Amino acid sequence: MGGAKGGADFDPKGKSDNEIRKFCSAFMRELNKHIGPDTDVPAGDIGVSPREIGWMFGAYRAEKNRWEGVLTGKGGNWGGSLIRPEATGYGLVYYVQHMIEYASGGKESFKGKRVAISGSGNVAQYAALKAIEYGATIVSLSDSKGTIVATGEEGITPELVHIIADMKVKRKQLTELVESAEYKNKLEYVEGVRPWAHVGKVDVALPSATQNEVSGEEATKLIEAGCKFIAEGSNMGCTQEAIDTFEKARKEKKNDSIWYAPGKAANAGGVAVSGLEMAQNSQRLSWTAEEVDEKLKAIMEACFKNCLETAKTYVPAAEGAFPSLVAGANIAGFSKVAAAMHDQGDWW
Ligand SMILES: NC(=O)C1=CN([C@@H]2O[C@H](COP(=O)(O)OP(=O)(O)OC[C@H]3O[C@@H](n4cnc5c(N)ncnc54)[C@H](OP(=O)(O)O)[C@@H]3O)[C@@H](O)[C@H]2O)C=CC1
Ligand SMILES: O=C(O)CCC(=O)C(=O)O
Repeated sequence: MGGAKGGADFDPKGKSDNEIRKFCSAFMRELNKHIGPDTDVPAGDIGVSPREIGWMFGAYRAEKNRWEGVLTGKGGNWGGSLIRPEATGYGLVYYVQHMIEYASGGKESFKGKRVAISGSGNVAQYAALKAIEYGATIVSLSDSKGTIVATGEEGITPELVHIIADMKVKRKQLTELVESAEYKNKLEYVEGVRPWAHVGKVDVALPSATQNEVSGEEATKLIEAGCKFIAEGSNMGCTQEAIDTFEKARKEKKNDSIWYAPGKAANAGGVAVSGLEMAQNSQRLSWTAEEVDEKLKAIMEACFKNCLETAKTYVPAAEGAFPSLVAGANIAGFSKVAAAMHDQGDWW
């Protein structure tokens, strides 16, 4: 929150817990000079789970000798919000649900859809669980070493997602899973690849691992596989070539094409619930999981409608084509910042 984004080139893989803890403390001993609840408020991201947030929060408190909501994704016992761990993945599914409803005139939902997901960390896990709850079949997950593709009709089950979540806390790779007697016949493992060209027929794709994880070639493969919705859980998940491919299809094939949603809108549920965590911290209150989830749903609906209506206003689509959600998101974001700058006298 606050607009800054940063990170570290420290690779936690292969490090002991104590080495990671010491790194987090050292990092915060310097970072604390530059952040604050009304300045920039960092949160977890790739490789940074609630455990690391705890170690950094402890170091911040030791430096400043006061409690303040300076990091989000905090633990529930010391200022965190319920539903923050789930928020990005859940929010992504809520956003796509609106895309599906709009595209089908309210006739369709996630129910019965085949969904390919990349990644197996925080965003991917909760996107998978919410999509399953909504009636979808999850056909893939992946990690930095390769992809698992479900071979049976049932797809990847909630039980399996929970097993993977436990494995990822211990920084294990998906290869270990497919070597197990229980899963080796239920999953195909494809080493060194992302899911997109390996999942067969698919309706929805949710890149949720890392940046540049869908190439132009993979975008074409997804379209050939019948994919109708692609939304980024990851930040900048699609390369520019992939986005160009999706946007070209949207313009040419109209309502029969794939529809692309950029991460800046589709994965905004995470930062939105970080905002709700800050609101609770300021009020010294804790909302229930249901309250936070309802607010998250409302935020994602407003986010979708904002992208849609802004696109309709500024870049009307051809007759029968979906509005461009990427143009809508960019213009809506730009207009808000520009209007605030204007009101505050930054330009005239
Ligand atoms: N967490 C959040 O609230 C938010 C996250 N995001 C974005 O979502 C994406 C995922 O974040 P999150 O789930 O939190 O991160 P995690 O660290 O929990 O999970 C990351 C996943 O991506 C895989 N991965 C990491 N690097 C690569 C790579 N170079 N190639 C292929 N796979 C890779 C990891 O595999 P392995 O296990 O092998 O390391 C892991 O499965 C990121 O782009 C992040 O910026 C966006 C908004 C909010
Ligand atoms: O929760 C936040 O403030 C940021 C979440 C995040 O990593 C992101 O939106 O990219």
